[in-house]
Amino acid sequence: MNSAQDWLRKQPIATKLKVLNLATSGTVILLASLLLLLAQFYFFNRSLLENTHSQAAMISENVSAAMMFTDQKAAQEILSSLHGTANIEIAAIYDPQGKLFVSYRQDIKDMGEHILPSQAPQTGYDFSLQHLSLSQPIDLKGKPLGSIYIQASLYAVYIQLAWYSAAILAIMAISLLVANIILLRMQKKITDPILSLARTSKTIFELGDYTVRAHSDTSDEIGQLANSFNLMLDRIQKRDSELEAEIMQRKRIEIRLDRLAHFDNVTNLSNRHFFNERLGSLVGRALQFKERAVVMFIDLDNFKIVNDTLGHDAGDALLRIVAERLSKTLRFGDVISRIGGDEFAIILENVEKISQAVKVAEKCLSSLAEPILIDGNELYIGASIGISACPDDASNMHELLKHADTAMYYAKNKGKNTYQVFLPDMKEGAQKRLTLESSLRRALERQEFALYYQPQIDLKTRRMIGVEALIRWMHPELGIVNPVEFIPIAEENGLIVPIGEWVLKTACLQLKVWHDLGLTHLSMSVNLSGRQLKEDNLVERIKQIVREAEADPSALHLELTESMLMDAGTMTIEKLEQICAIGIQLEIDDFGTGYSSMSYLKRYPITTLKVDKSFVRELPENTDDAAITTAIIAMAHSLKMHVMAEGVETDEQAEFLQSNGCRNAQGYLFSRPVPAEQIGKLLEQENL
Ligand SMILES: Nc1nc2c(ncn2[C@@H]2O[C@H](COP(=O)(O)O[C@H]3[C@@H](O)[C@H](n4cnc5c(=O)[nH]c(N)nc54)O[C@@H]3COP(=O)(O)O)[C@@H](O)[C@H]2O)c(=O)[nH]1
Repeated sequence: MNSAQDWLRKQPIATKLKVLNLATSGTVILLASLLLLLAQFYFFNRSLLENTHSQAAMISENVSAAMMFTDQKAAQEILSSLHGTANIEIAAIYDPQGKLFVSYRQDIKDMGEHILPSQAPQTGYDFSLQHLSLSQPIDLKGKPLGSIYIQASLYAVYIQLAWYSAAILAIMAISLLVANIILLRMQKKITDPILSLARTSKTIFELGDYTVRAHSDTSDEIGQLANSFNLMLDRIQKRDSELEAEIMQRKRIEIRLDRLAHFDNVTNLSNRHFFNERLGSLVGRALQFKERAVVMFIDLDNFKIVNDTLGHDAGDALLRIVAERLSKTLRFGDVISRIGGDEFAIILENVEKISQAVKVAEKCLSSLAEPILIDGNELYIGASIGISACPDDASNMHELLKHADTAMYYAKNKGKNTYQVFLPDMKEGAQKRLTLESSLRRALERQEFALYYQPQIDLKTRRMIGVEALIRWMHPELGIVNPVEFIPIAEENGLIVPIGEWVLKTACLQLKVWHDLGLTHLSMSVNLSGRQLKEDNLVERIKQIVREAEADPSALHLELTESMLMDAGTMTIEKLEQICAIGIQLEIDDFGTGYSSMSYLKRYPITTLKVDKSFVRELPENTDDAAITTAIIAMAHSLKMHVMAEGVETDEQAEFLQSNGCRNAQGYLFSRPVPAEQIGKLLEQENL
């Protein structure tokens, strides 16, 4: 039973329906046939009973006279008339005492079963499987004369029933056939759409093609199922395409993010992130295979000035050209990245000798030496390059980067537009910078700063007209620390603001002292840093310091650099105008090294241009410097400004400057920066 159920469970719906049809129609027809047969059997028996009754009644009537007269012979003859009746097997007549009077037996060979009762049986009838036994009384006008017993065979009934069964079987078979043909047709109408649905879903599953649709021309539940299936497919297809679009979008975003994470938008070079990743693996490789990897840090000189004067678009264009030029100097496989605003870095792999890296650095510098044309402006951009190698200088990536940075810092200090290979004792320098940074924070409160003053001379009279205040750090362990070493650090960490205030205050107090001594012709130049200029309360602080020191503001000169003016926004211009309103004069320091333009010089209330010492150093031999210097002097005059030459060390320089219209100068020729007391001695010597 279970195995039949298992078998059925595994069959397709069509087979299940066929089995169901057959079982249902077969069972119904069989049941109906059985009921019919039973009914028929019953009717046949009834009919036999009635016939036997009639015959018994007829014999009873005929035999009553013979019984009355105990005429056995006549009774026998009457009973023998049953001879023509095939189904009567035995008949007997009993006298009123129940004794057998006469009997009749059909001539049947096997008489074993036809036993005649010796005593009259009780009246009534009884059906056995083979016979009908019937006994009923014989009387005449109410007087009992005996009884009659008849035993009829059921054989004829069975024969009839057999025929009847055969007929029913035939009808049943035909009905079953017809019913199944009809059911099969109807079933096909039901199963075909289901099969089609199953086939469609299989195709979709196998091909992954959600454009396939189920077809159904019915509007019944299967038709509705097919419609729902198609609607579901529509939705899946829509969601699929949305998902596909979303995945594509995500992929695009991922690629963009990856690009953003690894590439620089402006130059299209890789960025710091990529550089660090690459350097990490190349250093690992260099250490493993005992090869040399070189890192070069390139910092552009004067980039900020270009950005500030010509705008960010010009700055970006400049960076692109620089990136292009630097890339062209490299071999295939070398890595170049933009790692910061104006910082580039290069990795050279498998370098045999450091001299090869030096050559690359020289090529980089000469590629940048060519003027760059942006928006009609011819720009000259230099670079400072620091070179460090692994495993020579460093045993890991971080050390290598630190050393390349230190070397670059040295290159910058050497005078820009040059390269520097890292040297082991530079480690000490870098360490010193760290030490300086931490002790700088305590230097003010420990009163470790001092001001030195460098005389400024009238070239014609050779008399002192003023001084420039220059800070010195009297470090308890390192000795006198030059401002070149600590001012940039102070600018970076913001300490320049309190330090600058201290300088201004000390210089103003000293100015007041000298003026009180009658040296009222002396002016005092004080350097102002870019960071100080950005302070909101700068003007208030200057006013307060000058007021508290009771210094003459008209004798106070503040030195600014060209780049500070380039940075200046409206707020700065206002501040400078307010400073001028106090009576303080403004000077431009290191003039000629930045990107000066006549327009901004006219815009600010500048009184003096200080020619940078780099143009003075090779005067008068260097014709370029001579031309630049004379041009600056002429320009200052045309703008009604004073000119002060810096770094004058020789009489020839002083003469050249004087003969070309420069009235004032400062430099070692006249005096180095000295403590205040010595200025007094110098003034005394002047009067001798
Ligand atoms: N914001 C501030 N900056 C300051 C302050 N004090 C100094 N500085 C700046 O530090 C830089 C270095 O200054 P210093 O080492 O004092 O050098 C000055 C002179 O010693 C040097 N100089 C003067 N004459 C000559 C010379 O004939 N030859 C030669 N090789 N060097 C000479 O020049 C420096 C002065 O330069 P400048 O300021 O441009 O006039 C320097 O940039 C200072 O500005 C400070 O208090 N605040």
